[in-house]
Amino acid sequence: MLNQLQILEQQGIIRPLDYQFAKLIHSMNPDPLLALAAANVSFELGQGNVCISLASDFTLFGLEYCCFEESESFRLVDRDTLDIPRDQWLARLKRTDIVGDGSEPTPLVLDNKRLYLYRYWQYERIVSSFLKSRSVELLDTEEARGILQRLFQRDYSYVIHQCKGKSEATQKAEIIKWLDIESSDQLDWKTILKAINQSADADTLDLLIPESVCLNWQKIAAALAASRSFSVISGGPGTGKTTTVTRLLALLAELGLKRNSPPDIKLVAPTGKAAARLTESIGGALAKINCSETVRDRIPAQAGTLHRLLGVIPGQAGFVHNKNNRLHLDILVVDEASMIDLPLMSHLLDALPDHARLILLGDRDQLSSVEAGSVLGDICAAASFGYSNEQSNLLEALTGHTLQDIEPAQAHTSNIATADHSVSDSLCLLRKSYRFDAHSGIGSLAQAVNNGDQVSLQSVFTSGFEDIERFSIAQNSGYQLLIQQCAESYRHYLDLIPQKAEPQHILNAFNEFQLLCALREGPYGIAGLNEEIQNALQQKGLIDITGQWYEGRPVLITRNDHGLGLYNGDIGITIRGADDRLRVAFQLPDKQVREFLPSRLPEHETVFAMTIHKSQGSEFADVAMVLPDKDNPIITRELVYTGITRAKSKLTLFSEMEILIKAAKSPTKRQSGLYQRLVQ
Ligand SMILES: Nc1ncnc2c1ncn2[C@@H]1O[C@H](COP(=O)(O)OP(=O)(O)OP(=O)(O)O)[C@@H](O)[C@H]1O
Repeated sequence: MLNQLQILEQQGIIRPLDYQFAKLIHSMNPDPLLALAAANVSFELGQGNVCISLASDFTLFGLEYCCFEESESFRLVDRDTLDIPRDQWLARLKRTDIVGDGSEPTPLVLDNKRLYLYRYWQYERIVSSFLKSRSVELLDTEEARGILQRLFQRDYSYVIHQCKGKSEATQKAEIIKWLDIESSDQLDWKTILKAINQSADADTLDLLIPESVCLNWQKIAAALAASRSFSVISGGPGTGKTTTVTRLLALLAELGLKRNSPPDIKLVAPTGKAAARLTESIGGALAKINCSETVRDRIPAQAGTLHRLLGVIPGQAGFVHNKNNRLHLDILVVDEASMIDLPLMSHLLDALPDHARLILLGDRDQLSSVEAGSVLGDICAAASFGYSNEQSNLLEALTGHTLQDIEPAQAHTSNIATADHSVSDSLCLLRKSYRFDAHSGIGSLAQAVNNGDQVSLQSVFTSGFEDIERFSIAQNSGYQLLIQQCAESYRHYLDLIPQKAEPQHILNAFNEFQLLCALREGPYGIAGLNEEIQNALQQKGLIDITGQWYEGRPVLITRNDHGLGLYNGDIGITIRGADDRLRVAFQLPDKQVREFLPSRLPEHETVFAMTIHKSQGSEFADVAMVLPDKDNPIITRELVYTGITRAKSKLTLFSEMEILIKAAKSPTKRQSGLYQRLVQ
């Protein structure tokens, strides 16, 4: 068996790590199935899967057994050796001392027909038992309801704006949509439309449209998070997650101040870039809320990175803060939670003090974390169970909205009959984007991709939306157009360099546009496109490539350097300092610009083109996204959705329609037992 695995390793089908692990297991027990199972679990971990499920037809190194015989990749191996019948795996694995049930450390753990590495089984257990053990927080309902009422006073300016110049029927539809009106028959529409068109004040409109006929999901999310020590607010871009959490923090700070125990609040995100964005949007949201200065002062103006909060120990997997040295905080808000992998989530939960509240924000439809697990997705899948009666009653008491008749979110495919509500009672999904309105192609395209809806995908590009465009890439002309468009889009930041503009302005200008790619290698990947764009810019005289480093070279940091304060995902631009030496300017989360000598930078790469994976946690006004001309298993629904939703105002897609449709119909499912643990 080891020989066969070695061939697979030499062919690049499995990683050296997978082979070495199999070898280690083989040295402990020579049963060939164990080496095979160990290599497969390790291989799957590299693919982001926390475990392998032995319950049904499982794959071997990513290949269905049925395709095994024909597979070209397995040509050189003795397929009979690898082909241990799957119905034998469970029973044979159970009989060995290498596979345990988790009660004591063994290299592999078999739990509910899922095979894990011991460490990952532990991570999953830590996360699930933490989330299930978190419970209801005691609130003075009347007091909290009053504060929520003030904090979530309706802002009609958005609705009034959306109604401008529209027909009465459309105006009515807009008002119903934006105010989440559930019982429209009870309203006097003639008077309402008149008041909206006269931009009547909030008090008048509040009387005409009482809260009892509406469902304000942002208010419900805040009430829910106030009532639980663990909560998740999930939604796509611009659905108001930050707005909601800022008001929630104001509520909690106000309640704490009244009891002379103002909470210690911390805000974090997985990357420096995401932390900087959170800092910016919390700042914007804070300026708009209706609370006292004392309350406002309790809400941090600055977000940090998760790694910095936990305290990285150089060269070690653990953190300064752990279960023996807990964090000092009362409330922790974690943004972009979809980027957090299972091990990191487990470390974070271990380090949280028992009394602390944890609030996760994120978009469940985005790509999962780079490393194993899909923690946010697994948690949010529990939303299909809806709220328990107790939770609905509490939310009704806190918000004045009626929730009893609400349909639970889209049914999950699981057939679990009796659900545990401890997690579903902690979730709130925000669905309406206040950034992309009905006239937004970006929003419509993102939705079509998310729904895997071929008809909408085909019509969205011909519906007259001005903010989206698609070009075919298969022809050379499409490829050349892509290069030329990118070169022109980068012109505006490069033009600032000879003008000796402030580094901050140059960085801001660069951030206006980004080319995103699905792949790393090849002509459609970042490797090929970085080179092509560089050449085009050189030809236009916008850059002067004299060596590896040249003025205007944009670089992306790909490894954290806690000492320098530079993090994976940070973007810097090379500029010439007053002393004529080249330096790379970065904007740090505190908004300061710092310059570094190129030789001091941690791992980095040129970033005229960026992978969609790396763009997570960032947004750009204008995005060009390129998908390869041929099908590739890497192109999934989540990948394309994540790329589309990085664009705020303009998206140009370079892709064949078939590839886009295929991607939209290929959602990723990562193997993990977390969802099952959470709902049973
Ligand atoms: N209920 C609302 N009425 C009107 N405007 C709103 C409402 N909620 C949010 N907005 C506005 O929509 C924009 C996006 O809100 P916010 O930043 O809170 O969303 P988000 O979900 O955190 O976005 P992202 O995922 O991009 O960080 C902001 O300009 C905000 O002021």
